[in-house]
Amino acid sequence: MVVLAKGELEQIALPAVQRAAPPLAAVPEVDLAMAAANAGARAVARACEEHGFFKVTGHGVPAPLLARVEAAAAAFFALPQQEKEKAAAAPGGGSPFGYASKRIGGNGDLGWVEYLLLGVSAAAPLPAAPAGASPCSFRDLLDEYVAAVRRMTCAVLELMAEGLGLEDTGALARLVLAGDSDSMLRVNHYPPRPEPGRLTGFGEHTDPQIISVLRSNATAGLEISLRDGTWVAVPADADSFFVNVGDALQVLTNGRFRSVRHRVMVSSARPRVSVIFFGGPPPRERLAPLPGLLDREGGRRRYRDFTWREYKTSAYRTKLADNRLGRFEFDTTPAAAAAASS
Ligand SMILES: O=C(O)CCC(=O)C(=O)O
Ligand SMILES: [Fe+2]
Repeated sequence: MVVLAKGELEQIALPAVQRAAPPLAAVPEVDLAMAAANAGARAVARACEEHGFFKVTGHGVPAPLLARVEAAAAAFFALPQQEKEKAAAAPGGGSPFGYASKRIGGNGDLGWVEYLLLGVSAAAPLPAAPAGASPCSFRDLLDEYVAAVRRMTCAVLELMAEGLGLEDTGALARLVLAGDSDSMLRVNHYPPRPEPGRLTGFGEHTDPQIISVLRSNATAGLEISLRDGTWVAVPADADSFFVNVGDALQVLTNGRFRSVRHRVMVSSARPRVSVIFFGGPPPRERLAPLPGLLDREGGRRRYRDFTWREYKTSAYRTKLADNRLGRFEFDTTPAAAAAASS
C-alpha cells in the first residue's frame, strides 16, 4: 500500500491552482457517423490546429460495452489495496505497465489518482484466459474495448489525414495499426476529493503518442490549456469520446497540429473513472513531417529526425510537465540563423 510521506499531499494540492477554470465555451465536435457528408475532415483539422482537442460523437462504440468497462474498472479499483498491488509492475523491472497509485512516471510526479497501464500492441493476440478463470476477465473486456476503440481511432486518423490534404489518407492510421505499434491503455480512477477544494489528479502534460482517445464517466475534471495559456474545463460527457493530439502527431504534421497541454483537477465528491487509448507508432518509426506537408510550408522543418524509441527514451527521463519536444526542435531564432550562416 502506498502511504504518502508528510508533505506529499500538499504537493498534490498545489495551492496555486485553487481557482476553478471556466468551462470551454464551444467544445469542437465531430459526428463520425455524419463526417463524410458534413465536411468532417476539415472540422477535424481545424480543431487539431486550434486546440489539439475535440469531441467525437457518432463513434459506433456500443454503449453497453462502455457501461461494462466502466463497471469493471470501478470494481477493480474497489478491491482491497493489497489485491490491486498484485497487478503492480515489479519494482526496478523497467516496465511502466501495471497498477500504480499517486506516483505518475518515475520522476517524482504525484497526483490524486490510481491507475492501471497496459501495453496493447495491435498484433498481440487476445490473451487466453487461464484455466478456471472467468472468461469475462477484466483484461479480456479491455481487449474487446481496445479493438472497438482502435477501429474508431483509425477512422479519426483518416479524417485527420484528409483534413491535412494528404494524398495518402491511410498514412496516419497505418502507424497505429502496424503489428508492432506502441500503443497503451490507461484506466484512471480519481477518488473523491478528501476535503472541499481542488487537488491535482493528473498534473499538466502533453501526451507523447500520435493520438489519445479518452472516455470518462459523468464526473468532470479534465482541463485543457488554450493557445494563450488559459486553462478551461471540459464538461464531462460519458456518451462521447475526447481526442487529444499527441507530441508524435505534432511532429508528423511539422507543428501544424498542436499537442494539447491538459490536466485533471479533482474537486468532486464523486469518483472520476477515465479510460484512455494512446495510439503510438512502432518503436523503429522515424518521426518526420508526412510526405506532401512540407511542400506547402516552404520546406522548412521544425524538428530534426528521430525515432519513436529515441523520443521515448528521452521522455522517460523528464518530469510530467516538461516540454519533451524542445530538445528535438531546430533553433530557428534569428541569432541561430546568423550563427549557421557565419
Ligand atoms: O484521466 C483523464 O481524464 C486524463 C488523464 C491523462 O491525461 C492521461 O492519462 O494522460
Ligand atoms: Fe494525458
